[in-house]
Amino acid sequence: MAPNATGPAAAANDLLPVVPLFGARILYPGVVLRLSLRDGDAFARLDDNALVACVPVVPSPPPASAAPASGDGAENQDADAPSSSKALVPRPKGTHSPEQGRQHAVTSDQLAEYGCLGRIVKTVRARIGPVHGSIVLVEGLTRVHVDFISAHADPRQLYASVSLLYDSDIPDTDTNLANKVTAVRQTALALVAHLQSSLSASAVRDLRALLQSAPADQLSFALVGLAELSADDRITLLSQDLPDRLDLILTSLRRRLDAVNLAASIRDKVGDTLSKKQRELLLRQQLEVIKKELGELDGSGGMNSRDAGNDDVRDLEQRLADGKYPVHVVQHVEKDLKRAKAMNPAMAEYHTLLNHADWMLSLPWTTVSPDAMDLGAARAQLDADHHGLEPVKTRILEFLAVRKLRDALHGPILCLHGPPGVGKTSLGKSIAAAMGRQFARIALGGVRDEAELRGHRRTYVGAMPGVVVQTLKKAGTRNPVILLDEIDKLGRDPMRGDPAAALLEILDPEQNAHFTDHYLNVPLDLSQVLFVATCNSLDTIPRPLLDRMEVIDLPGYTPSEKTAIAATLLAKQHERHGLPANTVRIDPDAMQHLLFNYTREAGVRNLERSLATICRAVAVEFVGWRDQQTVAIATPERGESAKAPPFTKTVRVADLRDLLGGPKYDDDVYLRTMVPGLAVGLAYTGLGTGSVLFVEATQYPGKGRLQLTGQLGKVLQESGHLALTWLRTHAHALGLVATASDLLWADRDVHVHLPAGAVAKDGPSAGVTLATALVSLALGVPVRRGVAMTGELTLRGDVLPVGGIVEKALAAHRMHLHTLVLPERNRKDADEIPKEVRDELTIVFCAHLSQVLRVALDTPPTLTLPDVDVGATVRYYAPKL
Ligand SMILES: Nc1ncnc2c1ncn2[C@@H]1O[C@H](COP(=O)(O)OP(=O)(O)OP(=O)(O)O)[C@@H](O)[C@H]1O
Repeated sequence: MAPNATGPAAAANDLLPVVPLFGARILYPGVVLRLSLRDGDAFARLDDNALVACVPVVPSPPPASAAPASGDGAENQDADAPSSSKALVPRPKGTHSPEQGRQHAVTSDQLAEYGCLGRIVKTVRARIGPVHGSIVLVEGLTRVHVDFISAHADPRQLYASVSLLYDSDIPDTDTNLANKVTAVRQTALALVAHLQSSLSASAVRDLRALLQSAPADQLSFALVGLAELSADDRITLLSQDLPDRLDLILTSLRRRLDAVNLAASIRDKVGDTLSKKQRELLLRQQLEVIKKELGELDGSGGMNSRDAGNDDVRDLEQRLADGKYPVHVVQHVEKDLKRAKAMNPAMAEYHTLLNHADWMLSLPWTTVSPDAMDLGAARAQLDADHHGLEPVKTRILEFLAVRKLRDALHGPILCLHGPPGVGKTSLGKSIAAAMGRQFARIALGGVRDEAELRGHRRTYVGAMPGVVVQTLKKAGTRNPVILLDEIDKLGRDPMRGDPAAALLEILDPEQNAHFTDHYLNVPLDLSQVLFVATCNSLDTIPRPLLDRMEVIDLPGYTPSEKTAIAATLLAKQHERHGLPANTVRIDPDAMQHLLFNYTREAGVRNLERSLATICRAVAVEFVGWRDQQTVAIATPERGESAKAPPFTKTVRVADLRDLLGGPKYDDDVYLRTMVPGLAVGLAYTGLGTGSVLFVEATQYPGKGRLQLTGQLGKVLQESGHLALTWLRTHAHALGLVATASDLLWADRDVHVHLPAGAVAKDGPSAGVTLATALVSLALGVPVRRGVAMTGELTLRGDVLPVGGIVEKALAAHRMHLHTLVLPERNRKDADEIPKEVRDELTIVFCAHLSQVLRVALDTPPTLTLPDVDVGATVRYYAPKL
């Protein structure tokens, strides 16, 4: 076909990049088209304002087998094509669907002869389906004839030499042409009037305005959607001059108008007999047309973005077809996609629907990892990962054994309870490895909103599934081991639902087979998931939640356990720092020094950090040594042996200061307990660790008042008052006042302080320590060095049991204290203290404060209390005293 004869034809000076356009997405003058280009597509990166030739790809001929024996087959098309458009790049075998065209090079003979000169208005980086790419807006400038196409080094990129085609102004004398323009406008207006019941008022207004204002030469282009032009006609339109274009669009508009009239008359006739489904179909078809039209007319390329959007829908449909999903999931996704298809992609809800479908298809509905239930291998795995922890490992193996016997067992949920760094998280990982399952972790610390666990309803802006669903997606199987980390730090906000309630459902085997995430809104089976929780403290876990779990205590490690673990950790650090095995050795004295003066902790986290610091420092020395070796080997005349012994570094006590800085802890417990009025207590912190607590008491002239400082909670303050009351009550028996009616410190004030002042403290277990400090002050007798105590005190001087005995004993042992005063009723708990620690401590059980004083004070008071037989009731666990 010759270039347009009615307008001036001008050849563009330069070769223009060709943007091939597939299907119905065609650029016309006056229209803005939105293109989705994936990274890797030809021209994925086009500069703003660049000129391009947008040329439609001619729909593929039928496959060879279906083609006529002779005539217009693919070969003949090639033969008929102008010589300039011969394939200059190899043509891939087979036919081209739009999708294929994306991935393979488009050949010049697949391109139409006419296209449109486009200018890049804007390029925005975006996600195109699953990959990165760009959204490019191209503005159509004028029609072009493609004169010549040449290939580029990249076979996917074609360049074209084009002639620009302009329409001449309609001369006043050409009434025929003016009449055609009027006829097109009127027919289109009539069509809009017929369709207006299914259009919004603003859409009708916009359409009418456009019909009145669109210039004659762009009118037909603006109406391709309304006229429902076929794919071939849309391409033909680019090659036609103005009168032919007007004829083509007028014919199509009239055909559509007739169809709409016919549909209306059928509808009238059939009336109410139309079934609901038919009505829906009809409405959807109408909606489709209207939206196509709107997309094209609003200039944002809505129609084309719809095509781009359809790609996403197609991707999801493909995933749905390829994957294995339960019926209810398939139904849900199909519903989502059906609704999305009927929508303009510019609508927010469109993306909501696709996101939802994407989430549904990403979850492991049917993928399970087979359980490797070899108990021997499980034991080996646990032993390889963790030194010691015998009771914990035994419990885990029992758990696995029962699970092996009863596959569908709704077993208890294990809760690993202990201070930081004792290996709770890594035990969770070992359990997963031992069972051959995937491992995933949910950090519950600070989760205050139920929706964080259960997701937001889809109606919320930016709604997402909850962490449970997200974690399951990450795990990729429906039976992973999920670690609910720090379950004791679960927050609570009365305004935002109770996350503990959601957790209750998640952990309840009766309910979790039908767990419903608000976002997904379909039941999700969590019954195959093995949940393992961790916590530092049991006090803050809501009771119903705690009842649902079986608590396994990890109270902390003894020095010998830590020394053994250090060997594993050191080997790990060698690997992490690229050091050959056994390069760093730690002398046993240095290890003890490291444990006592640098990392006095229940777990081994700081120990691991210190070992990492040591390895880093040694790595510097090692690199220097290795470089020297290389030089020595290269220059043997210097006399060094080519085979030097391997580099090793033994860390001794004296090296620790250089490697780690000064000690972080010292023997302050001993230094601080040399004066009367100072006692050492044992506390159990919210982190699940035992620690040493000092009580300082002093007195000065005043009015008999008691002052308590050190950020003490209400219970602790009351314990202080109680201790003073006991002392005053028994002041006469202790020989502190002359007669029973005299008040001790009537003209003095007493100040009791518990360092560290910045740390809040509370609880009743410091009662005996407070009383001991006050008695020591009143008698002027210091508390024995190395003695620590714990126990609640009653007004009568009885000592009541307290919690965290094992942790407190480990803390006392860490601080090198030798005697532990415990409540008599905690005797059973002392059996839990590791033997190694028990053997090195003297543990005294007391039922009454008078017994405590007798053990604790350097010079025990000559106390004769009528109701207590001191000698008979003081019992020693390991009587070394
Ligand atoms: N018994 C052990 N044997 C070998 N390594 C251990 C042992 N216990 C702990 N570790 C190591 O100590 C480090 C800290 O452990 P982990 O992070 O599991 O502690 P945690 O108890 O989960 O602490 P947190 O409460 O702070 O989360 C890990 O590198 C772990 O492998």
